[in-house]
Amino acid sequence: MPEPLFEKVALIGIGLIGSSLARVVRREKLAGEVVVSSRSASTLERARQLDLGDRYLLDAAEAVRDADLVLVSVPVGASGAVAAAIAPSLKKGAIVTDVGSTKGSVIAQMQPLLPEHVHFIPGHPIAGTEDSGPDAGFAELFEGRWCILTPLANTDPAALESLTAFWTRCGAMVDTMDPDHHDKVLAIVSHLPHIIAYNIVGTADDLETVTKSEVIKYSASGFRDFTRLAASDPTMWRDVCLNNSEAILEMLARFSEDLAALQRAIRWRDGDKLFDLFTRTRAIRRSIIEAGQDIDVPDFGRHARPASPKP
Ligand SMILES: NC(=O)C1=CN([C@@H]2O[C@H](COP(=O)(O)OP(=O)(O)OC[C@H]3O[C@@H](n4cnc5c(N)ncnc54)[C@H](O)[C@@H]3O)[C@@H](O)[C@H]2O)C=CC1
Ligand SMILES: O=C(O)C(=O)Cc1ccc(O)cc1
Repeated sequence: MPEPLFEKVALIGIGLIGSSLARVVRREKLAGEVVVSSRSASTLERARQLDLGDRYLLDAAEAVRDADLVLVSVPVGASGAVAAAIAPSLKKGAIVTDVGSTKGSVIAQMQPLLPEHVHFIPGHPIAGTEDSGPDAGFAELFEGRWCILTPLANTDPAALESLTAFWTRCGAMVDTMDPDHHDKVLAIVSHLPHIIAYNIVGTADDLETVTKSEVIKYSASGFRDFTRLAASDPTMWRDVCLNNSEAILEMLARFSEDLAALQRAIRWRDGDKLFDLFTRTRAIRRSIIEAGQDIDVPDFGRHARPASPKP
C-alpha cells in the first residue's frame, strides 16, 4: 500500500475545491491526519456530517499547527486574510499552497505575510464546476485535469517535488508556469468565458421584447451552456474579476475588437469571412477533444466518473 505523503494536512476552506481535496486525500490515503477549517460554523458542521476530515476547527491558526501541507481553498480576495491568520502558527518547513483562479494577486497578498521558514508554492487546479460548498465536491474532480503550479524564484525544488507528487496522486497532471503568464492564459480560457456568460444571460434577462418565461421555455442548448457558467459562485467570480483585472481587461479589449469585426462581417454580408472564422474555431474544438480535455463537467459531478484521460 502506498505511504501517506504527509503526516498532517490542513484544509483551509472546505467548499467545492477544499472538499474535493479532502475526499481524494482520504480515498488515496495521502495524509496521516486531515484537519478541516472553515470560517463558518454551519459549513464546518456540514463537513463533519460528510466525514471530510479527522478534526474540525473554526480557528485556521489552530488548524495549521504542526501541518506539513496547508491547502488554502478560499475565494482569492480572502487569501491575504487567511495568510495573516495562519502565519504565526505555521510549522517550520511546511508547504503552503492554494488553489486560487488568479495567481499574481494571491502571491502579492500572501507572500509578504508568510514566514520565511515555510515553502509557499501557489497552485491552481484547472478543474471545477458551477457548484459551490462542501456538498458539491467529489474525489474524481482532478482526474486527468491539469494543475498549474507557479513556483517563486526561491522555491525549494524538494518542496516543489512533494507538491507535484501530491497533485499527481490526486489524479492531476502538473505543469509549472510563471504567475503573470498563468494570469494571461487563464484570462482567455476561463475568466472571459465566465464574464461573457454572465453578460449574455444578464442581457437576456434585461430584454423588454422577450419575456423571461420565453427565455426559459425556448432556451436552445447554446444558451443553456452559458447559463451553467453564469450560475457559478458570485463571490468567487467577483474576486476573480477584481484580482485579475489587468489581464482580463486586456483580453476583453481584444475580444471587443474581434466582436466588432464579426459584427461588420454580418452587416456587410461577408460570408467568406464568417465561414473562415467558423472553420478555424471548429478545429480548436476538435483539438480539445483529441487532447482528451473534453470532459463534460455537468455530468461528471453528479452522475458518473470522468472518462480516463487519453494518452
Ligand atoms: N469553483 C471552481 O470551479 C474552481 C475554483 N477555484 C478556486 O478555488 C477557490 C475556492 O473555490 P470553491 O471551492 O469553488 O469555493 P466555495 O465557495 O465552494 O468554497 C469557498 C470556501 O472558502 C470559505 N471562505 C469564503 N470566504 C472566506 C473568507 N473571507 N475567509 C476564510 N474563508 C472563506 C468558505 O467558507 C468555503 O469553505 C477559489 O479561489 C477559486 O478561485 C479553482 C478551480 C476551480
Ligand atoms: O465549470 C467550469 O466550466 C469551469 O471552468 C470550472 C473552473 C472554474 C474556475 C477555475 O479557475 C477553473 C475551473
